[in-house]
Amino acid sequence: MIWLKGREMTRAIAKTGRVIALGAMSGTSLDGVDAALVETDGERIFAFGDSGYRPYSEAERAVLRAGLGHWSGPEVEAAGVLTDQVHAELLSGFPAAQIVGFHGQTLAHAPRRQGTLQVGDGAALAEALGRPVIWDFRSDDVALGGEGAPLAPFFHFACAKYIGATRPLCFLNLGGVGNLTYVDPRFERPEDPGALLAFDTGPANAPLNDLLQARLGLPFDKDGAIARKGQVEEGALELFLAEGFFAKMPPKSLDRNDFAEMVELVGELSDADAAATLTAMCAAAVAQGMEHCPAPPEMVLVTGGGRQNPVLMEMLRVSLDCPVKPVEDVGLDGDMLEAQAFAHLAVRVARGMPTSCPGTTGVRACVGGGVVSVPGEG
Ligand SMILES: Nc1ncnc2c1ncn2[C@@H]1O[C@H](COP(=O)(O)OP(=O)(O)OP(=O)(O)O)[C@@H](O)[C@H]1O
Ligand SMILES: CC(=O)N[C@H]1[C@@H]2OC[C@@H](O2)[C@@H](O)[C@@H]1O[C@H](C)C(=O)O
Repeated sequence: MIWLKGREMTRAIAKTGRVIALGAMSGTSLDGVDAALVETDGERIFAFGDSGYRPYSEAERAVLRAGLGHWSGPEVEAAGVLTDQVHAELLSGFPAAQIVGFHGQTLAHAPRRQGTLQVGDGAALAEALGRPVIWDFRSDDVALGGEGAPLAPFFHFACAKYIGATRPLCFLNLGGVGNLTYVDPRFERPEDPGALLAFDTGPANAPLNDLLQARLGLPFDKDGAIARKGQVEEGALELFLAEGFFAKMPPKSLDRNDFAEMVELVGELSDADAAATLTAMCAAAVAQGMEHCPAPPEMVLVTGGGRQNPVLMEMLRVSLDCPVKPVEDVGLDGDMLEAQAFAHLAVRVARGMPTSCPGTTGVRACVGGGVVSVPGEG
């Protein structure tokens, strides 16, 4: 659904050139909401601005967890109400924002079956903030035969230009799920065939977080301290890699809980061995994914919480043939890259530019997905 009047008005804002856009992301790790300002025209990044983070409390996380895997019903409604409240609270602290990109919280993702569901009401948020809000970024892509994910790649392309890259490189996001973007910055536009190849690599932190939560009541393996004491169980790793997803050619995407049974593969192991093995699975999935790159990248720039896990980073360095660096090494912010992505994508939607293409989601044609809601039009 497109609110034409809202879209026209928003396009008028975007046409003025540089826009101060605010992006917000509530990721699959369910740790909290990130928000960040980006000055962009949807093509180039001119500057990065302030950012903020609002962690979920244990009780709030439980509400979101209860909604995972559901498409409708009271759990979904409760998760939606919470998503709206927390975003309104965090985003109201950014009065400089001219336009808002609101990802919402993914509860379920099955693009070839039911579709994709991100809860959060952008129309209500537009009213609350008094700003145009772009939201529901993934549905149009899915409707056109795409995976609906990953969507950050069009922003990764702009980042590659921003850092002055001249040769192909990869961005690797290690959140709850992992996703990889191969960028060839020699192309002019992200939608140029060959400029981008992107896909989800496999589970990243989600299974490890889930295991530690269930066994030890810990939200995650801080600095890889538990995995560091353990041994990787090679048999379990082999079984994991035999899963058909890894050999499948891109495009491909995952739901957060698609690999939930991984935890069973390590069920008999000690806490340390189980953590080491789940960490190794994440790294091995990335190494498999790298095989799909059309050419060896100059480096892999790692973003998302997984870059803060030194055990995981060491495993990646051992298994990949190129330098593996946190995005901070090139002056980007790995805690905020996804929130920034949705700021940038919001401006692209407002300007009628594509946000995905066959190389990033497998969509039949380039599409600029997103609903535009403008205050006062609801
Ligand atoms: N110091 C650290 N040591 C180990 N792991 C960490 C550390 N900091 C963050 N993480 C991991 O990163 C996760 C958060 O990552 P991030 O915020 O990128 O996820 P997300 O954005 O919710 O997920 P997605 O990108 O899948 O939507 C944490 O849940 C934890 O597993
Ligand atoms: C359906 C969905 O929300 N997918 C997320 C998830 O988290 C990481 C990976 O799986 C990626 O495909 C995507 O998020 C990022 C921001 C993206 O769309 O690029």
